[in-house]
Amino acid sequence: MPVNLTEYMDHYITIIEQEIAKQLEKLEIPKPLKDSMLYSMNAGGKRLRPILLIASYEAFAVDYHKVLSSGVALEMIHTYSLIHDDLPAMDNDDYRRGKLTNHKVFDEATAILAGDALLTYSFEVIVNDPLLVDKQKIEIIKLLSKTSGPNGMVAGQILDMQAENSEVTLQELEKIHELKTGELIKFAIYTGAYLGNATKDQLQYLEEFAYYLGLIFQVQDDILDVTGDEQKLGKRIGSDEKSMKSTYPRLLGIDGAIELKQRYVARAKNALKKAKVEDSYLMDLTEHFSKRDH
Ligand SMILES: CC(C)=CCC/C(C)=C/COP(=O)(O)OP(=O)(O)O
Ligand SMILES: C=C(C)CCOP(=O)(O)OP(=O)(O)O
Repeated sequence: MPVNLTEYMDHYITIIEQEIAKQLEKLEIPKPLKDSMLYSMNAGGKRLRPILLIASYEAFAVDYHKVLSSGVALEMIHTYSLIHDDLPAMDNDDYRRGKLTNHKVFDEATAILAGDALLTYSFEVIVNDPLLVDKQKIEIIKLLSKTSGPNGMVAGQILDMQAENSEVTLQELEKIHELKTGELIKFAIYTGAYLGNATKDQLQYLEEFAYYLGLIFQVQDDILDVTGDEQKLGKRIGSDEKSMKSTYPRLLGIDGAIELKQRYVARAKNALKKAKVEDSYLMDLTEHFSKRDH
């Protein structure tokens, strides 16, 4: 059994990637679509969201098999969002995870369709999971569509686009990030705890935890876009500045952004204590999210 966070993450990355391969390999679909889906799913993502989902489940229960389909579905939706985010109509990026972006390798139409396919297939993966009962499937699908759709990530993306070239307040920035990044993190935390049979009170505190963890993740992303190492990040730095994006460093300066991140970390840890899961890997993952260098 893994003993520290690095071993824990490595252990589950292998398991998650095996399940991703299993789910995608069985698709009998036109080759360019399958190749394009496989390309981005295997392009070296850190798998943080499924790891978070498993850690949330393991704060309450044992045997990760029950949350594997939700973790893989979540990674598929996250990957679709990045394929579309990189398109010329959005961020127009050439590199992601150290590799050419999907539309640079395939064509734009195929990249759009690969994103669409990953989004919709994610729901099929949950529906087909024999370890879940119908009630659980409905609850998971309800939350996944809410957090990734027009009340969640998609809303965050359009708010983010609207905020380009304009000054936003800290409150507006937090709202953008809560939706664009935080909602999928909320799905990870909530689904793990729900399937692990957390109490109502615990779910409520974990929702608070997820809110701060989403902000920690994004403030660090913004900081890395200024101070990060392109080699490690696998994408260009300075792209937020170039596209006049609203970011924490732009609003607060680098020191201000770091200071705010520390405040979010303290609040996230406090929420874990209130949920009585401070001994879980969620605590270590909070530190990891705030200190990550890629
Ligand atoms: C519906 C869609 C397309 C959602 C995209 C959501 C998302 C989190 C994009 C990446 O954010 P980013 O642009 O801040 O990060 P990066 O620097 O990695 O592109
Ligand atoms: C939400 C944001 C900031 C996009 C990048 O997310 P990750 O940093 O988790 O991306 P991968 O590891 O999956 O490439």
